[in-house]
Amino acid sequence: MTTIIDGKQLAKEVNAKTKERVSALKERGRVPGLVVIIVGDDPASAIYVRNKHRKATQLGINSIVRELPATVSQEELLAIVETYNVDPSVHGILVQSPLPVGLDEQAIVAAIDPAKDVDGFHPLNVGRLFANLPGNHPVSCTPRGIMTMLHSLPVHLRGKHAVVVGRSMIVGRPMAAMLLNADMTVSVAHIYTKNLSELTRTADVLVVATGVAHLIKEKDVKPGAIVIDVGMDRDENGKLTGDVDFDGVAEKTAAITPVPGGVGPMTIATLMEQTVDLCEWSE
Ligand SMILES: Nc1nc2c(c(=O)[nH]1)N[C@@H](CN(C=O)c1ccc(C(=O)N[C@@H](CCC(=O)O)C(=O)O)cc1)CN2
Ligand SMILES: [Mg+2]
Repeated sequence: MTTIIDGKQLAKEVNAKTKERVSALKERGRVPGLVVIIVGDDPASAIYVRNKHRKATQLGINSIVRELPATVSQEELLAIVETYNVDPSVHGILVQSPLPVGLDEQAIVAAIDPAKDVDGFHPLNVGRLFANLPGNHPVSCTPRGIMTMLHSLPVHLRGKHAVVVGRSMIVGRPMAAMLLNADMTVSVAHIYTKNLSELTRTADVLVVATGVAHLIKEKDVKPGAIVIDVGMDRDENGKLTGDVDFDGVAEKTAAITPVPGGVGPMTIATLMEQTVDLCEWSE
C-alpha cells in the first residue's frame, strides 16, 4: 500500500500550531514580523510572494512585501536590507529568488542579519547546519518541510540510505545535510553523476530536485522506497508536474509526494513556522 503524502493537509496542521504560537506571543505583547523583498516582475515569484503574504496575514504574522523594480542597484538593495536588519519589529527577512541578472544574490543574502535570515541561506546558518551545531538557527524551508513530512511517516531514518538528486543551495545541499544530521547514509547526485539509475535504485529515501520533468521513472526506484518530489516542471501540455513520473512510480513506493500538493505547500508553512521561531528566539 502506497501512502500519498498530503502536503496540503500536513501544511494545515503545521499552520494551526504556528497560529497558536502567534497568539501566545501576542499575549506577551509580541507580534512576529516578516519582510519579503521581491525584485523585478518574474510572474512565478509574484505568485509565491503573494501566497506567503496571504498565509502570514492569516496566521497573524505582520507581513510586509517590499516590491522593487528590476533596475534597483546592488547598493540600494543592500541599504534596504539594512533598514530591516535594525528594525526591531522585523524578525524574518527574505529575498525572493531568483533575483534579476546583475544583482549579486549571495552578497545580498550575506547582508541579512543571520538572526533574521528566515530562509536559512546566510553562510553562517548554512555552516551551522552542515556542522550540525547545537542551538537554534534557521535552515532552508523546503528541506525542513521535507523533514517534517518524513517524520510524519512511521519509519526510522537512522542508518538508511538517502539519495538526493540535485545540489542547489535552496534544496539539494541543505537537504543532504539534514538527512545526514538524521543519521542517514547520504549520497548526492547531480548532472555529472554517472549511472544515476544505479544509485537511485539503492535509495530508501529518494529526494529529487532537478527541474527535469519526469527524470525519475519506475525503473529508477527501489520497491518500498519513500520518494519526495521537489520538482515544479511543465509537461508537454504546459501542465504542472514533478521530476518523478508519479503514475509510473507511485505503486512501487511505500510513500510518495504528489506535485502539486506535496512539497510546495510545506515550504510556505515551514517559512511561517520559522518566522515564529525567529521571533521566539529573539526574546
Ligand atoms: N527566497 C526564496 N526563494 C525561493 C524559494 C525559497 O524557499 N526562498 N523557493 C522557491 C519558490 N517558493 C517559495 O519561495 C515556492 C514554490 C512553490 C510553492 C508551492 O506551493 N507550489 C505548489 C504549486 C504551485 C503552482 O501551482 O504553481 C505545489 O507544489 O503544490 C511554494 C513556494 C524558489 N524561490
Ligand atoms: Mg509539491
